[in-house]
Amino acid sequence: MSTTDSDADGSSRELLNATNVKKHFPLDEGLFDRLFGDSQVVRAVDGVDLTVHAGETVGIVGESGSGKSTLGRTVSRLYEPTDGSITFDGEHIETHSGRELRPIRRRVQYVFQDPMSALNPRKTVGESVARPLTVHDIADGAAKWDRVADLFEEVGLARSQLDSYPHELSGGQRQRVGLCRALVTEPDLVVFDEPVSALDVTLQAQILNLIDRLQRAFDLSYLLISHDLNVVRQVCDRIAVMYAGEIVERGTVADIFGNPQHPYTRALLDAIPQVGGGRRSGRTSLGGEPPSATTPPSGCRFHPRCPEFIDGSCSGRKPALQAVEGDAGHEAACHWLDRSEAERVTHTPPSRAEREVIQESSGD
Ligand SMILES: Nc1ncnc2c1ncn2[C@@H]1O[C@H](COP(=O)(O)OP(=O)(O)OP(=O)(O)O)[C@@H](O)[C@H]1O
Repeated sequence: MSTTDSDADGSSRELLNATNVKKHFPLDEGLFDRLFGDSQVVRAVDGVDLTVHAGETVGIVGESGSGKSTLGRTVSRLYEPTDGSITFDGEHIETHSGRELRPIRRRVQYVFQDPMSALNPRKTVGESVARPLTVHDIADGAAKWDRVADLFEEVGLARSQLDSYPHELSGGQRQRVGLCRALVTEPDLVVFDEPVSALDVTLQAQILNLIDRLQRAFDLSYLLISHDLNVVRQVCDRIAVMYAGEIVERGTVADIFGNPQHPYTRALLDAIPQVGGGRRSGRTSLGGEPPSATTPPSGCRFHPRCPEFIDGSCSGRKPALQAVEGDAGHEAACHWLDRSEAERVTHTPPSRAEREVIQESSGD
């Protein structure tokens, strides 16, 4: 969680800024569509604004297919954006390519869910971790190996494991190697894509604690992608909730968990599994399927599944992200926020106090 790195005016330095970022993939279409121009795209990310300040951890949550990984890969420039602006440490990088991207590759690292995908099975893990030092002309010879060995110790691996091959290590050890590989270039920003979802609960806690400690030790900023709200709650400062390629709510951990405004956020929270079985409240179940990323619903993309659907408004007009009264920095995109006090009284989403009562009475 947050360390400090402030501008002269005392505000935290903006490390990554994405504005109206879109990433559309061409659909694998038939010859007829290609010839006659009826082409469609997969709108994986569809107009997202996102900021990561120096030293903070921002979480992206949402169901499978909501566009989290595509957003992470686009803002870290593993993918070329279809549209929008991306700045890293003040420099526009949205159209960078080849040589221009090299320093970005060094300063922004991406940790994949499956560390095996980033490790060469025919090379020792020491060699894989050391490779970026050669690629980026950072260190060579004894200095290179000293640096890699120090990192291994920092993440709780033995020096002797430098000579292991990926298949000889456990899932937790491989994830630690993945962290070494990300940290070896001394990045400023690390993007974690589901960093613990392949691990059992005990190992998850160990790796999340390690990720937290490394942030302070190496002065890092994090973007953490997870479908698991418990994970983002443990390590994030701010959270953005994604649905069908868009951010529908964002705020601090306290905002999202204590005063969720978007019905989708509330449904995700209520679906969190509890220790001993069951869900958080069982009140709002997330029925239906996520929408097509090719032809998303009109208006609010969540409206076909929304338990608080207002006829007409929700299907007719896309709600913009707007400030939640009383919570600085907390924003949600829901038409209920536009309604007058009188209308809210007759049909209001449950308040924080009501939610607590519902949860208590359901025995959580
Ligand atoms: N390379 C690609 N080509 C075409 N469509 C893609 C590609 N990558 C992702 N998509 C589509 O974009 C949408 C968003 O996928 P994405 O993987 O970003 O979601 P996600 O929230 O990270 O889900 P998950 O956790 O399952 O990976 C999905 O409809 C997916 O099928």
